[in-house]
Amino acid sequence: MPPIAGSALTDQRHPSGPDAAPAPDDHRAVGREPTSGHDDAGHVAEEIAVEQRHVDRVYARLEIIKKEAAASETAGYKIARAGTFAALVERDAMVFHAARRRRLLDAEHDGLVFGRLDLRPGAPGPGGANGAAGANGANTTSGTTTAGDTPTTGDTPTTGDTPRAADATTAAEATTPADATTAGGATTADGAATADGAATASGAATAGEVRYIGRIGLRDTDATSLVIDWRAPAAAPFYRATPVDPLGVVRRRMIQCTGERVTGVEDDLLDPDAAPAGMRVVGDGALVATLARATGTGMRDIVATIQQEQDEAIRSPALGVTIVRGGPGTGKTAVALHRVAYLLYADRQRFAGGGVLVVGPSPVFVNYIARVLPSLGEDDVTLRSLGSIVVGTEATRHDPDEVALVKGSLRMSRVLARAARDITPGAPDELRVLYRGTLLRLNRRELSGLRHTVMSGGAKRNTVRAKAAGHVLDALWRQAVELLGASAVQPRPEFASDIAERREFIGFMRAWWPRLLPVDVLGWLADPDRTRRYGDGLLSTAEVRTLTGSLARIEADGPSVEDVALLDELDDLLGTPPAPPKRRSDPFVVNGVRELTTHAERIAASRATSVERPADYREYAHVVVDESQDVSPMQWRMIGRRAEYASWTVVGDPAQSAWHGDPAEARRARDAALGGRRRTEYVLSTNYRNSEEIFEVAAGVVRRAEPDIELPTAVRRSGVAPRHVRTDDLEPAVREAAEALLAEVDGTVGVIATQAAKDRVAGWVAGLDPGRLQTVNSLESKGMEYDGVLVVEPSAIVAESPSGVRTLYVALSRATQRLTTVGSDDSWR
Ligand SMILES: Nc1ncnc2c1ncn2[C@@H]1O[C@H](COP(=O)(O)OP(=O)(O)OP(=O)(O)O)[C@@H](O)[C@H]1O
Repeated sequence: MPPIAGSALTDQRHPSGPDAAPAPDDHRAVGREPTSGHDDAGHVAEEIAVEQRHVDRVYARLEIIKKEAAASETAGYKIARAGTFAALVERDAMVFHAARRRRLLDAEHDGLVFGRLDLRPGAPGPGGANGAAGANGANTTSGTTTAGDTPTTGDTPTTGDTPRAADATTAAEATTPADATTAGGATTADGAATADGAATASGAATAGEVRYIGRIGLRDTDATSLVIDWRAPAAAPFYRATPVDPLGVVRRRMIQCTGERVTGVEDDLLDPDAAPAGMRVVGDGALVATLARATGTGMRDIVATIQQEQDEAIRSPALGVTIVRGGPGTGKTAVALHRVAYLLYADRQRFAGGGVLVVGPSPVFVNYIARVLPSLGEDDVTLRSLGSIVVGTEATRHDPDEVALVKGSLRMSRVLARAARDITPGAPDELRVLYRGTLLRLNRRELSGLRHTVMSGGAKRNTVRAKAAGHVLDALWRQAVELLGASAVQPRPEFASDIAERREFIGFMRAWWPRLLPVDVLGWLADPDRTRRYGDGLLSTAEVRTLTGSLARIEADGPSVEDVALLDELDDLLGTPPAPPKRRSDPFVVNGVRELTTHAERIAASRATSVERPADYREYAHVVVDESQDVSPMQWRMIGRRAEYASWTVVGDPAQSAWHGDPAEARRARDAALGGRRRTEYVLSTNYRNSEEIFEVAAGVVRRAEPDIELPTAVRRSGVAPRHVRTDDLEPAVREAAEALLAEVDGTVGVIATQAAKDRVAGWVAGLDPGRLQTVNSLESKGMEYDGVLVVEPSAIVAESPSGVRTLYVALSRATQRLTTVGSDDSWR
């Protein structure tokens, strides 16, 4: 049997050659035996030519659809010339939708087609069966397929491409299912006769349906499917089929494109017995080629190479909680983001309407992943780091470990509840008002009684300010009546409006019952007396000291990431005063719809999220939590407040956890946030990021701390061993190592230091290719990926926190190609 053309994946993972057993988790590495044809570049070129014809046809159709969208916009402007008000509204809607559609088509231009499935004749396959979803008739007139618009089996083009480039009857030419069937039949006969006499024993099999898979669905003018959206059920076999369970797929082909040009194909033969004569199987190692590409500053989408176990998690049911676990580099983040794109496709109304919130550990990480969803055509998603969930805060600073532990503990919710009901510092303990020559006076005891009455029944302080003022006025009126007699006192309403306008009353209310901001109340906890009182029975003396010490600096330093969850808790406890009725500021907005807009506004609107939400929106339809192992109990409460009606995707790896508080408490907080929703768990087991050599170093570190830990398997060997430099003179060694890494890799270099040393280390490498080199601290490195990684003083990372070993494990597992460590000792090894 001839070897397979350019089967890089097989070659790299299994140095003994393609006959060696494939890794158990790589369904693409198996079933590569060609049924016919020679393994030479000529055959690959022929297959590329076959696919190029279909790709050309797809782009030609795309151009037409784009023109239609542009025409739609022009038509909109013509409507406007009719001059009526209704026509203007119609114009706005048409232009808006046309601009949105054009933007989507532009976003999905590159690599639009990336896969092809050759099915057994008559094989319904799960896609075919599910393809009945196409019966919902959601095909748009524009020719793009929309959510749920899955082409039925009969809609997909059928091909019979043969090894001969000259064969004119390929998928590209088959314009109707009837044509295609003919093509298929002709090819089989052709193939048997012409395929270099290399037909297999199963060569008698006939060709079946062909499906092309791409970033969006496209139909031809006659409604035949040119490309199926990767999220449609009919595309699922592309990710799910295996030789053991081929799901009706005979051959799966990955098509690599640069722009509109097909540059490579890679096949898996999944069902050799069903392969028609002449079917050729070639390979370029698309997965490994993808993994070996230089890393840019942003994460890439993996839509063309999603693996089976990942696909199962991506397409997990929309409701309930999907939990995705797995070691470093197993694609948890990639899976979570593709799942969001899938959910938006599967039920756009629900998820785009309600909104999707993605929470990541840091702004550095959020920047890194920000591009993935737009690259999948989805940008209606809110991305937030843990420090920026609360509107108006952008915290990036982390508290030292012992502080973070106290602030993250669930006990803080009770401490803060006490604070939120306490007297404002400096609040007056007496009110004096002169009324018709008589001094009215409320003393401390009376005021305290009023406060308790107003706050009874769990009232939120900021929401009952008016009620508090009313109670004070009532008490003053009763006193006036008592002292002066009813006849000498105005009726209650007049009395109240008279007193309420007095400067002394206004001043008193401002001081006694001010509108409190969460940050004000958090600041109160810098006072040891108060914090001792609030923490009575909840916090130890040492914890009170830790907390007050940290909060004493909040004004100077700004809130830390850990403070943000406390601020959100306080916001909830204090409540928001009822907003005054909104004045309509824009005369063109009627019932929330702006009816007359400028061209620039319409285009801008087409770029903005489709649904306007208030700044502090809390009713997301889906919430994704990445790096969930690091979410503290108080942070779970903060996220949970935004997910009362949401389904969830929770992604994490306990072995990478930096949170080392009470595990039972963390579980309780998480369970409370997730509620009783049904949970489905997926475990990912292949590390796609690190070379085996790099992961060995990281795994060694964590295994020493946790010998029984289950670790993923790295997917490729690079032949380059990590470098460990031991020196007492760190600065020059770090700079030199960073320079070396920049020279060795084409993509990014991450320099990872302790939290304490990050700024200093950043100074050491200042000026070195800032476009490619980034210095981060060990916590910021969570979720990140670089081609080259330089870990500075690994022992110090271990020593910096009780979970230091795990943090070092994270740092050491960030590199795709090169890892260097520089340290003054190597006790960490
Ligand atoms: N199926 C795949 N095809 C191609 N690349 C993949 C695939 N799955 C994952 N990757 C790549 O592997 C790398 C790691 O993925 P990702 O960051 O999602 O992993 P992770 O499990 O979240 O890692 P960590 O827990 O270490 O942060 C990324 O570069 C991603 O693009």
